[in-house]
Amino acid sequence: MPRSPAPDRGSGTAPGQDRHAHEHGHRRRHGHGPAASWPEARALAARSGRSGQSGSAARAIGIRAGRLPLGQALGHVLAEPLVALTDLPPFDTSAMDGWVVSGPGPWNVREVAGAEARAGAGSYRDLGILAGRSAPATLPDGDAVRIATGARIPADANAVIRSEHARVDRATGLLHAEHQVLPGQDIRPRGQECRAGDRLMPAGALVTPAVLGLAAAAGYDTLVVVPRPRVDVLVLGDELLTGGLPHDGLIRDALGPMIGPWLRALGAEVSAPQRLGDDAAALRHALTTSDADLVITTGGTAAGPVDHVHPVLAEIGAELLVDGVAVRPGHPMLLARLKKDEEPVDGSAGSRGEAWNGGPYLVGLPGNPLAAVSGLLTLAEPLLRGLAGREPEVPYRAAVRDDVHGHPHDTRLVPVVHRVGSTADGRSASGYGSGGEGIGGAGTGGGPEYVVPLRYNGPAMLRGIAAADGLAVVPPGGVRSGTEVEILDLPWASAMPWTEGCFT
Ligand SMILES: Nc1nc2c(c(=O)[nH]1)N[C@H]1C(S)=C(S)[C@@H](COP(=O)(O)OP(=O)(O)OC[C@H]3O[C@@H](n4cnc5c(N)ncnc54)[C@H](O)[C@@H]3O)O[C@H]1N2
Ligand code: MOO
Repeated sequence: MPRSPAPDRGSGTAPGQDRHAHEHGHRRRHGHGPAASWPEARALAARSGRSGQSGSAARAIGIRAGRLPLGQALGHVLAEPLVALTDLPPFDTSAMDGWVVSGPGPWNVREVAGAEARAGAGSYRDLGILAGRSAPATLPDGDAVRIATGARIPADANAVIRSEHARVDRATGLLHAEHQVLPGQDIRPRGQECRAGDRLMPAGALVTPAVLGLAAAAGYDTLVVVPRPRVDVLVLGDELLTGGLPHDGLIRDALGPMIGPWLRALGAEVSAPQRLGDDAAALRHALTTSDADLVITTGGTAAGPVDHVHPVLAEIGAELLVDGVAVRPGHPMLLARLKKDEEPVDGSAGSRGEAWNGGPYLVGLPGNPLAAVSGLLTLAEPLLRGLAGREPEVPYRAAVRDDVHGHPHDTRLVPVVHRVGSTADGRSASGYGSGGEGIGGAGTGGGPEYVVPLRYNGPAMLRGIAAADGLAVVPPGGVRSGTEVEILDLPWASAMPWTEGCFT
């Protein structure tokens, strides 16, 4: 699949541009400075994360990073390369249950002293060399011994014959192979996978379940990891209910239940959402007392009478790094750096207990739920990736099945679902009608992957994104069917196994 670091900017204008977009104005939101372009905003968030990470890593090494037992390291990022502490396999090992033989056959069957088991009716059967047990030091030419998968191969042996490929002649007691025996067959030689000292994973790699398994196999009890960034979530809005049905102008808080798990899926350690209503003093208190690496607010980013985010940030002297982004939905999103704690008079470390060259970052997500998702992926995701010590995501592109309307000046993020079809534009793939409903059966065939734009993609809607597996980055002006656009993946796959319990 073609990959490009930059979103598509030159793909022409699709029919039926979003006329409503003009009503919002562009580049400049009322009351605040010029909006950053979407690529600029993401790049700035990523840079901020990486620069914050040097502080974070420094803190980590002094305070939190250190070593974690394997059982606690899932979802962290390796602070050091994973270097094999042993050869793998650590010794020549049998890949099959069968016979280990030396020299050409037929072979004399030898028994392993003490390795017999009762086989019923008072008779005993030789178990041969078992995994985890010692093996005879040598196997003389012309001899064969039973061996189990994973057992050590005696020196001088030259092959393993699977039990189903050999038979013992009862009359002579000799072992005969039923197929040609090749030297080394079904023996995993020591060091086949790695030698002690080989680099198995780079620093910056995410500790997945597979990495935990590899680390254990390679001799690790603990891993040196970058701590997960800690995030506080502040949910603003007096109109929000935490249970039951909407009533009397009140609505359910859709962001409190969504943002924490989403951030955890991105590798963060997230505190329970604090619901602050539309209370400027409560917001100020929460921002000035947070000891997280990142504070996320939802709502209150616009210029309404109870939109307190900008005024409070100004009051507490925060530095606005991004104030509005030319993206739909989500254009009022912002990124700021809060002021650091005052240095204690005695010159000792601050409340975080270490040298700290700035306060937490703040990402202000707009209150409209899909606009909040847009802010999460535009600003919080690259920032967190940097803070966690992870490599920047490699962007990828896919063709859109349908024309996608564009905003005249701003990037659009549109929920999509991936499909594989039998033609480049996917129109002949089964299971889809036109119109982008796209929640039906899967396309079949071995054709190229494409994405189907989903409906219900308005700023206040979650119905499209709930059915999506990605967000298409639609450049200003829109794109025609078949155009390749950048796709932002949704982290569901990695989110699934790492639910709250595993992360806390
Ligand atoms: N005069 C202008 N008004 C607005 C503009 C603008 O440019 N000029 N931008 C609009 C856009 S676009 C967005 S997005 C919103 C952003 O508003 P806020 O971040 O201040 O968010 P609120 O006003 O608090 O809420 C907006 C909307 O979302 C609902 N909401 C808020 N929080 C939640 C939640 N946790 N769960 C579910 N729904 C939530 C809230 O009830 C409002 O309906 O501003 C526009 N206005
Ligand atoms: O259009 Mo507003 O930017 O997010 O919903």
